[in-house]
Amino acid sequence: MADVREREISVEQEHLDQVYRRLEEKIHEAEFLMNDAAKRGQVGTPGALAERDAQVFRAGVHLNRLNNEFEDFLFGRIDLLLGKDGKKGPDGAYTAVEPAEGVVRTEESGTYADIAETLHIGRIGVLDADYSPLVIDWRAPAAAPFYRSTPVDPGRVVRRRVIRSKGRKVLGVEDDLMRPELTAFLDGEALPVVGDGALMAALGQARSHSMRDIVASIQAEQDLVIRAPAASVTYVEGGPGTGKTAVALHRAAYLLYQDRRRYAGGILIVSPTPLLVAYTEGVLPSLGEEGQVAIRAVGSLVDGTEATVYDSPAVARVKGSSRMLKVLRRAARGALERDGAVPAASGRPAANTQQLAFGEEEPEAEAAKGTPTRLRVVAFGRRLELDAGQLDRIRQSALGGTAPVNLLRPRARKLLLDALWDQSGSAGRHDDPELAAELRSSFDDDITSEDDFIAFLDAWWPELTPRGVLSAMGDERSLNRWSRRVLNPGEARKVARSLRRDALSVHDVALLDELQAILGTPHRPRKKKDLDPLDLLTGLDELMPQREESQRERAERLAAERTEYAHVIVDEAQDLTPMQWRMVGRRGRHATWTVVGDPAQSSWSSPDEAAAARDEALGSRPRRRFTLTVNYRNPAEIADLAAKVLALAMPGAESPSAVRSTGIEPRFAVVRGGDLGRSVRDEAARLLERVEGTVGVVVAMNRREQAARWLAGLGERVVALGSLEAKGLEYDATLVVSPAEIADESPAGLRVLYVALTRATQQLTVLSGERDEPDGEGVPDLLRE
Ligand SMILES: Nc1ncnc2c1ncn2[C@@H]1O[C@H](COP(=O)(O)OP(=O)(O)OP(=O)(O)O)[C@@H](O)[C@H]1O
Repeated sequence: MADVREREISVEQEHLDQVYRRLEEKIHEAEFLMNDAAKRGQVGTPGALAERDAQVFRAGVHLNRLNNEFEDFLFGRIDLLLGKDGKKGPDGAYTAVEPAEGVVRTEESGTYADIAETLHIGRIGVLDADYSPLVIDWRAPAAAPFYRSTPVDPGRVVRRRVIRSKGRKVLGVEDDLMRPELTAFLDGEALPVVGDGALMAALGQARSHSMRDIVASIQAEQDLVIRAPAASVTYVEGGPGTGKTAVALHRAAYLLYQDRRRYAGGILIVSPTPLLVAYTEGVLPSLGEEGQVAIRAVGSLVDGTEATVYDSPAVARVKGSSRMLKVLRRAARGALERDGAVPAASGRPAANTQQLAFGEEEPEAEAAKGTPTRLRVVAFGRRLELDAGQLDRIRQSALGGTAPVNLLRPRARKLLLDALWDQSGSAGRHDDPELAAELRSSFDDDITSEDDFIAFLDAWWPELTPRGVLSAMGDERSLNRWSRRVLNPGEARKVARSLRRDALSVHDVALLDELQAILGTPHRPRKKKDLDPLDLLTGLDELMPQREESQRERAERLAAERTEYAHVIVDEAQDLTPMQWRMVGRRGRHATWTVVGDPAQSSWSSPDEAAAARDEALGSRPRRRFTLTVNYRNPAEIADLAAKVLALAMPGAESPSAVRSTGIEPRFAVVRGGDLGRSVRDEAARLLERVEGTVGVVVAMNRREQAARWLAGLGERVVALGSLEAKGLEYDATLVVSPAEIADESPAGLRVLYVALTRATQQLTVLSGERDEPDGEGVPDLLRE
């Protein structure tokens, strides 16, 4: 057996050597073409030159990747029977999925067939000089049978092989037979079989703080999702550990491969926390994709914000609810009238507050108040004045309708001028319409060039910013007014208090985004670029042609300016609040979508409301539904324990079936000597000794900082996490501290506990305090039969 393994490794080594030789050849070829063309000064069309350039570039990138980044550039192989038709696809492989009739010979001694085609699967495709495929890109149609074929439905595949390699060296091979009853011959010899499958080996490996791709072991039900056509909405549900996040990331890579031009519009992946972003961000580059995909935490979707603060569950519930929409709309209009707080944009805040009296001798008291209540100007030598009542009527009339508040300023300005014009009595002075228009225009000029008028307008109709309005909502009296009959006074008080904090919370970000839509961005004429004084002197600027933006600069600029995407992938979709769905929805108005989630893990207290908001964001687009059913993360011992909480959190919901078992039961520990910190530290240290990789310590949100201190000095393999931060992550071992505390944190507490209990790939310890009412074995009340 060892001999067979060694021999098969050397067979694959030969193939890998050939692939590298071919790539080096391609680089030389392309370089030679370039140099040669340049030497002869005859480069053909600029397009041809660019094409050669691109060839060298692509080949260089490939080789570089192969040498430096990929542990396993070449990872798979399938040996296939002859196909039904003899057609070849663009990658040089036969396209038929089913075998031709008569290829399997049945004799008395058994069934026999010959292998007609062997394909190697890798992260990128490589063709030989004669266009035969040396490596097929994993996303190409010809590679699909590598993932789809099963012993129940083998198609043409006889043997499926996973190859493990590092750099240029093949380290191992593992085979699965799809037609175990068949004796197949390759080049006249019986097909050898090595090992017992690669999936288990991958699942048992120690975890680090970054997620690995699963390209070598994607399972059939996952592959269906990854390759689903990108029409409308692909909707995926599955329990913990079923590979939803992994599938979402591989799908992004697949979509780009399949239609790069279409997805040049960008793919957005929305993730629940910055921790999960950091955990998953290396997967796409390992699949050969960078740049086109943005992975953003839901608290960082608005440019320039990175919210990591969490509101208390009661506040989060209000801020996430669609009731906030009405409150924000009122606040955006109400914030124009200020009681002293100045939510103006850049504007001139100091001038605004000091120059509130627009006219000469306004009393000081008036100046300190906020919104000016009187406008005095001099036009055509006459003193004109609008009082509080008139100003208010003008404001109300300008605000009519639902147009963005910041875009209404020109309208308000026009209404002010109309009112002053009426008062001036100049309207009837000319019968001739042309002269009348001229007079009016010089009247307007007269007023609008006055510093007093400009300052008045800035103070009376300031340009509002989302941040400004949000901080104005921190004033309890104002918020009470704006939220009347929408929030109860208790809710308004809590929300106002949370908004007086300096840092933005994750839920505030969706409010900011909504406010941006409500307020609008006023059109500003583009600033002329500052000219170099030397250019002005010599007039050079006029003569020099403007430098064209390069292709790359343009791509970078567009990416930075991008507010909408061609495809939006929402991970942990069950957690998006209605307000967050609105925010994400704005980024994919014309997009196709992939939405993955698990209702049983929802930390949002009103799932029905969130579902309604999701439906609104996704509109009437048809949905294609998929369910993932196998838990690849947790061993059965841990999955069984978590299932007890699932039964409480969502009676009747089904747990995914665990694919492996370790024989190690979860450990139940109790706090010793009333010292929680010490017990947490001891149990974490114990787990660190038992696993090679990472240990996650999950505590209730309000113990986050405390827990980090308890673990100080234990090294980088262990991290402390608040219950909500554990979402989507995984560790070799986890320590769940006080299930009762986590469950009591919010109305969704039991579902959050279910998340916490399903993070470990190998070992789980549950530590109980008094509140958990542990029995004699240390099993907390919540986890007993
Ligand atoms: N086909 C596969 N081959 C190897 N590993 C896999 C496969 N599918 C999933 N896994 C592994 O299982 C673990 C769970 O995957 P993932 O995090 O994508 O699950 P999830 O459904 O998003 O879980 P949760 O809902 O709990 O966040 C990961 O370590 C992933 O690499």
